[in-house]
Amino acid sequence: MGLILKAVGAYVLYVISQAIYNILFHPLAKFPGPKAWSTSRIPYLFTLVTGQNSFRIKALHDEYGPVVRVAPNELHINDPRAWDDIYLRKDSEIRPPQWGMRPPGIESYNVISGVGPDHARFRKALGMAFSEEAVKEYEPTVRSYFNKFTTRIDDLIAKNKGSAVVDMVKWSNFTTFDVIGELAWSKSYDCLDTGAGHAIMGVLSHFQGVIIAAAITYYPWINNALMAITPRSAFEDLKMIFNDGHERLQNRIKNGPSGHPDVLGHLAEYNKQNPNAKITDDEIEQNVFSCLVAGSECLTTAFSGALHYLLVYPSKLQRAQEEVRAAFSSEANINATDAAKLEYLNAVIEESLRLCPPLPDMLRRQLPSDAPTTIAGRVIPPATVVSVSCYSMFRSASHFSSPDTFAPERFLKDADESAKWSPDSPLNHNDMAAFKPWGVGPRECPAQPLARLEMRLFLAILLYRYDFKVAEGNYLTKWTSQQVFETWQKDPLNVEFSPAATSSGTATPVAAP
Ligand code: HEM
Repeated sequence: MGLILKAVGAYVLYVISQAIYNILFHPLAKFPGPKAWSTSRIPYLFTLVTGQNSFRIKALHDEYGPVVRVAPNELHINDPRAWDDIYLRKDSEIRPPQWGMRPPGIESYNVISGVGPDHARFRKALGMAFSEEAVKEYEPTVRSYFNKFTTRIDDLIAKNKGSAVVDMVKWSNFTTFDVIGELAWSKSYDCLDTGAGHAIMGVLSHFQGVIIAAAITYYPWINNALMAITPRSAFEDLKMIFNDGHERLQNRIKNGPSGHPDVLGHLAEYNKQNPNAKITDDEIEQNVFSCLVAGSECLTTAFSGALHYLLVYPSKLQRAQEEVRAAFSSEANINATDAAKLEYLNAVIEESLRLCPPLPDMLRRQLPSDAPTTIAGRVIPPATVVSVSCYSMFRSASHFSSPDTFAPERFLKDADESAKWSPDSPLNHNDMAAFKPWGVGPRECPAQPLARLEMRLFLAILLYRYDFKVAEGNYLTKWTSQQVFETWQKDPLNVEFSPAATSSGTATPVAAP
């Protein structure tokens, strides 16, 4: 008993002395931030595991300014210059060790967990798979799944005599998951056919689990204790998805692509061209998984975010519909190249990415430990963890006027000059150097061409083919009342679709954003 008391006493003493050191003597002591957050990492981790971190970090920037100490060794920076200063440095792909984990039992790295030469090798291969030229060849495959989606909606409309109510979070996820499965290993997950999610989606969408896993990794003794008492069966679901991926890869190798170019074809081509830096089959599996997670979830947020804000602002919805309907003589003529020329549609996409960035806050980086680094004009001590939060940056009143207002007009080249004079106008000031929804540098999203193609095509088809509104008896959740676990935990978005009418009436806003 005496020994236990002594151990507890020694631990309490250690925690107190650590707290005093962190506040008074730590190299980050001079940086502003709440005392509790500077003393220990617990407040930061608490907001992470409760899904509130993005909102708290934004509130801290509003209170303390562009540089905030959010944990004993971590700073968040809300200055557009930080994009290049943090993410274009040499070794800027290095994350803090707690955030580069591989799942239990997996030896191979992928593009998300890998660093150095591994990361460079994976990026080069994925660069081939997601180049503009490669993505152009994926368009017919993507289109066939979007057509499958509209056929499902049309069936529902016919059954319900004129309109169909669809949860667009769920159905966007079915669509993006089927598309990426088909593009990756020539085998979709058949969600649009079955009207149900595939088992793999449940496991992959557990971002809350990832956050908690990373959070406890900061306290190795908790991590080790939990690992020791977790039954092996708890990892069965994870084993199931890796077995499923393994089978898909083997089938694809045996049978070849299913009549269209796919990501695996490009990875095989990469291996042929780079015999001394090949990607092994295990690494291919892991990299395809990283695309499944990143690809389906980010695009589901992008689709749902755009639809959400168009529903909140019917006058913007009407303008987007008019543009798309005037640009194409028939739905069959809609294609990604021409959709890329639609100014307003593209402005809607950019503005939705500003308000609903698919990755609001996961861009942490570890600075080198051998010398200080200058970021946004400030000298930052060695080994500090630094991060830009897309959510804080894109919703900051310093960078965007009326930052919470959905105003695609910010992104138009020929915006109304007279509207710029009012300080409340969304056109008053917009610092586009702050807006980097795809990230910057060696970890910048490798699949932008595919993501842009899918966003343009999907939205153009929906806007052309349907009129839509918030379903009767439903309401829109305030976007920012949703939790964030790496990505948004999206509430159902029940949209009522009906065939496009030839003329649309005048429109007024329906809800707060
Ligand atoms: C609107 C859609 C998307 C957005 C806004 C987006 C955004 C981002 C951002 C900000 C990063 C950088 C993370 C970092 O710096 O740590 C990233 C990385 C990544 N994205 Fe995307 N993404 C989108 C869609 C996709 C799609 C469709 C795929 C795959 C099919 C994809 C695959 C990846 C991968 C594999 C990485 C990791 C790259 C690395 O660590 O080197 N993303 N994405």
